[in-house]
Formats: sequence, structure tokens, C-alpha cells
Amino acid sequence: MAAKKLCESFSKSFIEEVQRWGCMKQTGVSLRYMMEFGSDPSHRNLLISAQFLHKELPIRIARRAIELESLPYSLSEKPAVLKVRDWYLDSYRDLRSFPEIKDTNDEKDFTQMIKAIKVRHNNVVPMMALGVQQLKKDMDPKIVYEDLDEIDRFLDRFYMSRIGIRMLIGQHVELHNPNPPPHCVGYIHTKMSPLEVARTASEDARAICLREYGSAPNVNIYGDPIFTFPYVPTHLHLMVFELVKNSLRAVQERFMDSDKVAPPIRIIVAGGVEDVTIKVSDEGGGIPRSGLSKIFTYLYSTAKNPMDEDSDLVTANAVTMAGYGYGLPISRLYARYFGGDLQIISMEGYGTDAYLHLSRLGDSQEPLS
Ligand SMILES: Nc1ncnc2c1ncn2[C@@H]1O[C@H](COP(=O)(O)OP(=O)(O)OP(=O)(O)O)[C@@H](O)[C@H]1O
Repeated sequence: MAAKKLCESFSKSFIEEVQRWGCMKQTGVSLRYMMEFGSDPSHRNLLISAQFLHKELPIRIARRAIELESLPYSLSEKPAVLKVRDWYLDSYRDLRSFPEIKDTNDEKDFTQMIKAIKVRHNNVVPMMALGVQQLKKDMDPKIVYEDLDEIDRFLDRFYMSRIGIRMLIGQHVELHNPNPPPHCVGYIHTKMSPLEVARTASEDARAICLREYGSAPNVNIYGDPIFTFPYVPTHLHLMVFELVKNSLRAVQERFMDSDKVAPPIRIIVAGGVEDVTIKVSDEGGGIPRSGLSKIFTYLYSTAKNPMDEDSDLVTANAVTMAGYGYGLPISRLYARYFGGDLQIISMEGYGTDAYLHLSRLGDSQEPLS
């Protein structure tokens, strides 16, 4: 059955409840708190964590479900967006119908349930991208849409919230692992080597470049190999992977038909007191200044979109060199989630420098809106 408007598909009292919960205050946590709390995964702590999530997750999820209902340019009515909204409402209902968590058995059942919620939401990003694409198709290219940045701001809030929800669920689920890898507290690696993560992320990006172009520029990494700090390796991997992928593509396209050897991409890792900064530099020709303001928007990519409305999501999920225009905005959200940031500086005609700042102190609270 096709998804319908909220008021047509759900009872009035359910909608009112979602609205009430969506207005409640969200509670953010910091990386440091997650790490300290998770370092003692006793039954007592797992119970406290589950009780916190039982209250916190429906608040965060309800907030997003409501926002999904009131997007500009009828984005809310696109079938893909309605589907995402229904995933949020299903998860809200699962959480709210779960009884009070009193003991370890309840806690175990709750953990299974939130694990399933995380799986339900696996395809939210490509599904929303499909919705945005449906919107783009319907828009008259002659009209100047003043408020497209409203959609970008919404997607920033929406994806940031998703990062937080998945981090909280993943962290809780991982704390049940009886044999966690050394120095790991849930998703957090307390002695993560940024150099090591940059290396594996670069190799993964090069493998895709090789597959797509038949060759890949080298990536040289500089920095202290024994330097470590606490961070989430999967988050860093994703960010460096996206940046290196962009650089490889730019260099590859610039030097493809040239007899010159493609210049390597250079990654520099610097450990400061406040920040760890990772710079990814390429000589791929840079980005024109007129295009710079668009690179962090979700509606822009210079690559052909690999996902057509008619293609199924399995194909859409296959990693390609570029295409959704999501790499940079999503990477910036991951950086900001733990108090960092991402900046892109370009020299048109030469190349691009991406500065990825990660907060080393880990005490900034999740940004919630
Ligand atoms: N290092 C770079 N050199 C030149 N152009 C770049 C570079 N990085 C980004 N860009 C430009 O910014 C655009 C947006 O990049 P972004 O990573 O957000 O999306 P994408 O690479 O097109 O798609 P994907 O969602 O697969 O990452 C790119 O299409 C490209 O035009």
C-alpha cells in the first residue's frame, strides 16, 4: 500500500502523542562521556543506558518524523520521503510500546529491538536522496528557487540526528560484545591511529578508482605513526574515504589524457592540543569559486547521478566514484558531530585542499536541533 499523509494513516491520538514527544528536550552526550560510561559495561550500566535510550530515542525520532511532514516544495509528499517517515513512525511505535525496563532480561529484549530499528533505517540516506531526486525532476529549471537552502538545512539536521541515533544505538549494542577488540569501547577506539585509518581509507578509495578508471594516483601520507587519540574509526574512515575519492577523481580526470604522470595526493596528519587536523591535498585543478558555495549542498554534484528513480536500491547502494553529491555535506556532519569541522580551500587551475578538523578533547556535546 502506498504511504499516505500522516493524518490519513494514523489515529489522531497517535499523531498528538508523536507531536508531544517531538517537542520534548533532547539530551546530548559527548564522546568522552560515552567512552567513560562504556568502559564499565556492567549489568547496572547497561540497564541505565537502556533506560536512557528508552526515553531519548522516541524523542529524537518523533522530532524527525514531524519535520518530514512539513518540507518545502512538497518534498514531504514524494513517495520515497513518505516511506522514510513511515520507518520513523514504526520505530517510534516500537519504542513507545516497549514496557518499562526493569531488569537484565528486559534490557536484553530492548537491545534486540533497537538493533532491529537500526537495520530498518539502513537505507534512509539513499531513500531520501531518491526523494530529493524526485523533487529535482519535478522542478521547473527556469524558476529560481530561493529556498533550496531550506532543504539543505533540513537535510543537515536530519542526517545529523541520524548519525546521533545510530551512534547511541550502536554504542549500546556493542557494549554487549563479550570480546571487544583491544582498546575499543563500543564504537570508540581509545587509541585510534589517524594515520592508520587514513591509510586504509585511502586504499579503499584507490581500489574504487582503479576499478572505475583502470589506474589510480598514489596517495602519500605524512605524520607521526605512533600518535593516537580516542575517536570512532568508522566515522574517520568514512570522511577520509570521501575526501580521497574526490581528490582521486579530480586528479584522474585532469591527467587521464595527459602524458604527464598524475601527481600524488598528499595527506598530512597533525596532532595539536585541541584538534587533530587531517589535510588532503590534490592537484586536480580545484573548484571554480562560483561553484564553491554549492559543494556542501545535497542538490549538487558534477558527476552523473548513479541512482535513477527506476533503479533499485541495491544497485544504488553500490559504491561508485561520485554521484550523489552527498560526500562532502555528510562528511562535514560526521566531523561536526563530535565537535570538529571540514573546510575546503580551492585554487582553481591547480588543486584543492580539504582540512578535516577533529576535536581531540572529546568533550563537545552532540549538536542537537
Ligand atoms: N578535490 C576536489 N577537486 C575538484 N572538485 C571537487 C573536489 N572535491 C569535491 N569537488 C566537487 O564538489 C562536488 C561535490 O562533492 P561531493 O563529494 O559532495 O559529491 P560527489 O563526489 O559528486 O558525489 P558523492 O556523493 O559520491 O561523494 C563534486 O561533484 C566535485 O564537483
